[in-house]
Amino acid sequence: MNDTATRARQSAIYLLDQILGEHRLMSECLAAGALDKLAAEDRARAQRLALDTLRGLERADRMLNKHLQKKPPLPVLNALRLGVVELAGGEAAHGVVNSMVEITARSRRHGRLKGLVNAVLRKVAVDTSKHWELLRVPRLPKWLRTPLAQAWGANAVAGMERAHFAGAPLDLTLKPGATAAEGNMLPTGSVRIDGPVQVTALPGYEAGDWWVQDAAAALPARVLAAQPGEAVLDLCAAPGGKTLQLAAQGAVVTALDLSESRMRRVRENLDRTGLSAELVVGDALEHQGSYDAILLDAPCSATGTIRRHPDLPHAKDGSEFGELIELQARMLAHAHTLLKPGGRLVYCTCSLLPDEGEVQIEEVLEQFPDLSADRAALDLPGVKPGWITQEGGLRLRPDYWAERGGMDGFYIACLRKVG
Ligand SMILES: C[S@@+](CC[C@H](N)C(=O)[O-])C[C@H]1O[C@@H](n2cnc3c(N)ncnc32)[C@H](O)[C@@H]1O
Repeated sequence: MNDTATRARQSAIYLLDQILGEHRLMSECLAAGALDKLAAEDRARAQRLALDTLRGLERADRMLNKHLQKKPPLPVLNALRLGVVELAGGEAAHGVVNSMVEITARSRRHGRLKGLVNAVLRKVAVDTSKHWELLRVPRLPKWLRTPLAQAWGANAVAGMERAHFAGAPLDLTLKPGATAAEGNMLPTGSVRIDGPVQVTALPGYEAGDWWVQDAAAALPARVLAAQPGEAVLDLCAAPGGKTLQLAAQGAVVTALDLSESRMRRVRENLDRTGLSAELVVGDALEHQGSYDAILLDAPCSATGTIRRHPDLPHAKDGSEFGELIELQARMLAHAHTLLKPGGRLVYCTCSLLPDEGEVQIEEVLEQFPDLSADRAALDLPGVKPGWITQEGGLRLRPDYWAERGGMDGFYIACLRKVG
C-alpha cells in the first residue's frame, strides 16, 4: 500500500482499535511505537484522523446505525467511523470510500466485508455534512458525565462537551522579554494560535523563545510567582512546562519526576530554551529537602484535558481514579514536610473532579492547621473572581472562555505555611 493517505488512515484505524478495543491511551500507543514506521507527515495525519474520529464518534455511530443491521467487527467499524468523519469534514467521497474499501480488503480476517464498507459509505456519502450538523454534540460517557453534572450542573457539562468537540487551539508561554510573531495575547498572558500549525516551524521555536502550554496550565506557576534566587521544588515535573516557567522566573529549581523517559523531555525543553534546573529522577514521596516554594502538579485523572485528548473518556472508565486521589493526598502531606516556614505550596491537577481539587484542599487545610489558603496569590491578570472557590482555590473549566476557544480544566490552590 503506497498511497500515503491510505497508510495514514490504516494507522488511524489501528489507533482506534487499540483505544476503543484495548482501552489504551493514545499516548501509550505512541510510546509503544504504533506510528514509528510512518514518515513524520503521515504520523501527524494518522493522529489527527484518530483524534477527529474520537471527537465525532457518537455522531459517526448515529449515522452508521441507520445503515448497519448488526455491528461489524471493531476494525471494520472503525474504518467506517473514520470514513464518516472524513466525509463530514468535506473530504472527497471517492478517495475516502476507495481507501476504506482497500484497507478492509487487505485484512485477512475481515476482507470479505469490503462490499459492506463500500455500500455503507456510499450511502452515508449522500449529504453527509448536512446530516452531521443536525446531530447533537457528542456526550461524555456516563461514568464521567454523571459526577461532572453533580459537581457543575447540566448546563456546564453541555458547555464542556461543546468545548471537547471543538478541540483545542495552540497556546504558547513566552520566555520573559520574548515576543510571538503570530497569535493573540490572552488576558492571562499566554499567546493563542488558532488553526492547524506545525509547532517546530513557528518562528522562535529553535531560539527557545516559547514553549507549548495550555493557558490554564500556565497559571499554577504564575500563582506560585517564584522570586529570583528562591529554592523551588517542582515535585511532578515532566515534561516540564511549569519547570520552564519557574526557571524563567529566576528561581533555583529542583525538578523531580518518577519517569526517566519523561524526564528526558524536561532536559530537551531546558536545552532548547536555555533555562536551567537540577533534574532528579525519583519518587516524590521519598524526596527530602527544604524549599521556599513547592509546585505539586500531581498525577490525576487528566479529565481537564479531553479537548486535546479525546481518547481519554474511551480508554478509561474511572476505576483507577480512587488510587490517584489517595496518591495526591499522600503527596500533599509529604510536600508539607518539605516546605520551609513561611513557604508556599501550589497544588494543581488537570482534573475536572472536585475530589482531585477542592476536596483535597479542604482536607489538607483541616489536617494541617499551619497551612492556610493564600487567596491573594490568585489575584492575577485575566483571572475572573467567579473562578475562585469557597476554600480559596481556582477552578478552571473547558467551558470557560468559550468565545476565545476554551481552556483546559484545572484546579489550582496556593497554601502558605505559618512563618
Ligand atoms: C500532571 S504530570 C506533570 C506535568 C508537568 N508538571 C508539566 O507541567 O509539564 C504528572 C507527573 O507526575 C509524575 N509522577 C507520577 N507519580 C510520581 C511519583 N510518585 N513521584 C514523582 N513523580 C510522579 C508522572 O511521571 C508525570 O510526569
